[in-house]
Amino acid sequence: MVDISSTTDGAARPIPQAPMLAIQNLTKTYCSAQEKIAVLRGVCVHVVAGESVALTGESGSGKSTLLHLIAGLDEADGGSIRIDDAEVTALSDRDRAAIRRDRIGLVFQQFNLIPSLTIADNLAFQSRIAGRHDGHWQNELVDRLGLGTLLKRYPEQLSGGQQQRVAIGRALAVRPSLFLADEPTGNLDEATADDVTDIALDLVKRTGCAFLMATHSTRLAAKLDRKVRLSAGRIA
Ligand SMILES: Nc1ncnc2c1ncn2[C@@H]1O[C@H](COP(=O)(O)OP(=O)(O)OP(=O)(O)O)[C@@H](O)[C@H]1O
Repeated sequence: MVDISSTTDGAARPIPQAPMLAIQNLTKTYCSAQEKIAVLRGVCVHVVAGESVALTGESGSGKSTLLHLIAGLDEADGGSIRIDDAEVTALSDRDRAAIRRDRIGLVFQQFNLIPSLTIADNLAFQSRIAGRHDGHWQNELVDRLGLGTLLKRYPEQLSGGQQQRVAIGRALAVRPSLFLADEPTGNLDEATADDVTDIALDLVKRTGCAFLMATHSTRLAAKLDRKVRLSAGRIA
């Protein structure tokens, strides 16, 4: 995505935008006693603020591995991951956790809601811990995600699609710079998956965050601004 400004002769001139997420030459090998699996062999990806990018690739190509590294849930062997002005690969575990809490919204295929908390408290969970809770913004999310009548319920009392909308609300309540989703609609039927993805994309545009979503679905990938494909450890 680029900004357009006009030049002195009046012609539109694109100004390159600094990426919100910049990944350079990222490598990751899993080692066990039996084998070494070189999953990422020099991955480069850039995503700018407000842009939505679908991360595709065959099963086992390393999509989840890449998202885990970006989120700081695991450490890369080499290369660099920059989120806005933070060089994630150079940070301690503690500082990576702080970036994850304050700047990253995360959604997985399993909704990972907290069973003992109401939907209202699940929605506010990350934003409260991050000290970034904003009641007006949470109310907007509740409206847009259609969760108004469900706030006093517990996760087990919700359908899969409803739970995933809560997970998206929780991730966006913190107003993240970066929204990462790993097959977020993999457990949902087609119509619900379309609906949840459309709402997520609308909210991404409104927050201006960078959005990277791993998916096997070409139909869902086509809704995003751009596709990148992992193959043989690199972006093909
Ligand atoms: N903790 C781990 N230890 C060892 N190998 C792992 C580990 N996690 C993943 N792998 C291996 O790394 C490779 C990439 O796995 P990953 O889950 O990242 O792929 P994926 O593209 O997300 O797959 P899918 O589309 O099936 O979810 C696979 O060969 C997997 O077996």
